[in-house]
Amino acid sequence: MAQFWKPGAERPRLIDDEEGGVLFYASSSSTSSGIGYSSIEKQRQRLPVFNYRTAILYLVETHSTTIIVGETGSGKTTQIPQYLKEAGWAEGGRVIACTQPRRLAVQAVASRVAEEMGVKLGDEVGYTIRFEDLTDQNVTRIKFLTDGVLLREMMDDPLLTKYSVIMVDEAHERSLSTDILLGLLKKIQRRRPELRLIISSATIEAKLMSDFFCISKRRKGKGAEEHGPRPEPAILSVQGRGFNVQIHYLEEPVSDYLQASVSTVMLIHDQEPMGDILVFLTGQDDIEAAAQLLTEEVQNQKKKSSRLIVLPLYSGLPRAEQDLVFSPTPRGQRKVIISTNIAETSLTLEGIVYVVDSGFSKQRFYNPISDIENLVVAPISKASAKQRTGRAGRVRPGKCYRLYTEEYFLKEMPAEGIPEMQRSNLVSCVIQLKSLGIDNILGFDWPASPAPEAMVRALEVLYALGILDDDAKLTSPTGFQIAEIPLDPMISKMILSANQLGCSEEIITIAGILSVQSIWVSIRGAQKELDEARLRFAAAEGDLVTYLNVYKGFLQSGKSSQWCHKNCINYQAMKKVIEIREQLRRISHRLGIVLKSCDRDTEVLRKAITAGIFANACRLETFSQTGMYKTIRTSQEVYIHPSSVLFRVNPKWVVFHSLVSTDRQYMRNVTAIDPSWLLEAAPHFYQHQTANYVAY
Ligand SMILES: Nc1ncnc2c1ncn2[C@@H]1O[C@H](COP(=O)(O)OP(=O)(O)OP(=O)(O)O)[C@@H](O)[C@H]1O
Repeated sequence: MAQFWKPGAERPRLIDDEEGGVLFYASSSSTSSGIGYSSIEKQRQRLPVFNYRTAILYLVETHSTTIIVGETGSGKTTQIPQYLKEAGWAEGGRVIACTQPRRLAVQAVASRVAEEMGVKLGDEVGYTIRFEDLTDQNVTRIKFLTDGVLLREMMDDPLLTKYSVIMVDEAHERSLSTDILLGLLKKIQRRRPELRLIISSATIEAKLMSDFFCISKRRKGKGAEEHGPRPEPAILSVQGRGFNVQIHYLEEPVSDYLQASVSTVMLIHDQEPMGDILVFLTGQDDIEAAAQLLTEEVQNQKKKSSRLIVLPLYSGLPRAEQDLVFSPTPRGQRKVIISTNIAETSLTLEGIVYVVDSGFSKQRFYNPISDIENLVVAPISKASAKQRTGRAGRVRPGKCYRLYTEEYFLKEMPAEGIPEMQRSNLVSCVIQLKSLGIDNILGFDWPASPAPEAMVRALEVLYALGILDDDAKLTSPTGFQIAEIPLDPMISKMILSANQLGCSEEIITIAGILSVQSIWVSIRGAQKELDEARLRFAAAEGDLVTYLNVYKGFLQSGKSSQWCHKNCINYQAMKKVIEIREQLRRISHRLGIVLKSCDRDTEVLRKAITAGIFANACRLETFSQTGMYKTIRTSQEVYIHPSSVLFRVNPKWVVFHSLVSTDRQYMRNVTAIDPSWLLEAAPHFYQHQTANYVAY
């Protein structure tokens, strides 16, 4: 039965005499629960999926594909790979794979399964995520990995021959990589009928998946039909749930979900028994603002409540900081984890009793006509809401506070999100398929077809980048090298051009910084300090060159957190940049790129930048007094973002790295360029468009 409450409701008087205040947690500790083996065994047997063990093994034995739908927390991810191993699917050197859309989930479930099996992580149970491989090819029998990593493995082993069973978990997310993977696995199954697939989720449309994987008997061939597994997928619904989660809805909609989230956390903290809180917001900015507001709220209280430990969680956060969310909560304290949807699926965070769901997430939307991709804050789907709720009730009963009305949930919220394939720029997807030798991309069997315009745009850009040739095949060596670098192909192209221009040291730093969300700290009410800090590092050439000044300052300070604090720089982000830069250095070395510095020759640097992001070139409309630019390719109106060091400077020609859309389309990470560099970088692309402009 749903409950209703008002987040702004008056709070009761606080009678807690413990020392109050918001504490930002700083120490890392073990993620182990310290539970003994027999106790874990009992826990395993209590999970709903345990009653289906025999049925699951029978279906996997007899069907090429099994679709398993079961409540969140019922045991799909952690138990099924173990059942398969126990039944012999990992014998003879074979491996059982389980994919996840997110890195954090891969690490967390792998470590839980290793603990349940009583083995060391990296031995019998291991994981692989981008840039990190904790497996031993002679010993690992259950391997957790992101779907993106499994796609990359296909480059070396197109039929994924070492795997006996591949479980695509959380398939409802329909990420770009999941959809590509599903299409390719279907192809592989025709060549390897012995391969078994399991598609699992709490919220998947089983019928849709079943139709997709239904291989006709005629196509499968007669022999296989008699002896092999059945071609039509089996669907299994696992009944039963873990612990009860009471759902609360708002009585009235709220306009400020951030403020409502903070009020709700305070309400829980004041009124509810101990237990940690998990809040879903949309991104780093929101999360940092909420953490700040929570700090102020607690400090403003006349009587102080027990301590609140505030932990942010988003993908740009360094690993050590992310790991803190798994640490046990000290006695008498309460943890509040403020997260993006990185924590939405698969994770079990032991102390979580309360979930606060803002109802929003950041989603990518690409318009192939304007060729503009935006990350926008958009309402989530029912499937997401269910997953968020499912982060509670895993080890004890819980409560979920949805910051929207029940009527909205029932009548307006869409059942599923739009697959990422249908709302993304497809440049990376095309390059991935091409590198796997799939040439007829338009004819590829997708679970959801991408827009043809988006596909054409992607082919056009890849051709202009020199990644595809006239026959739309990967060029050698450029195309093949770029396929090896796990970054946006435009940034990878920047790195290759920098190699030729002699500025790869600087460009891999820039690539690292562009891989994190923002290196600046934006604190409400401290805009002036931030603007002044930016000015201290500002380079007339633009934001990307400015970043090099920041990076240099950070190194000179001895990577000091105080230095970051003084200069409004996000220390966590800078640590992540160092991590990514180191990984890029290793990949460059593998590709035969000898890192070289241009000693800050900014013209050379900007030429390398232009060689990567030339497709995002714009020209200032000089008649306009408002700083309006138009993109060269599609004549879209765009403006320099106020956070850019080129805001109000308005150079005549610029390239940008990304756009954000609010009241207008704003360019972020902007670099001033000379238009003749566009012709040098992509002659076919710009021959016509820039010819007239270059003349003046
Ligand atoms: N790290 C952990 N610590 C304690 N218990 C855990 C942990 N990981 C899993 N569990 C227990 O195992 C149960 C099953 O988790 P599992 O991830 O396998 O479920 P699931 O069905 O895959 O859930 P979801 O659909 O949310 O991914 C949890 O509900 C919880 O009780």
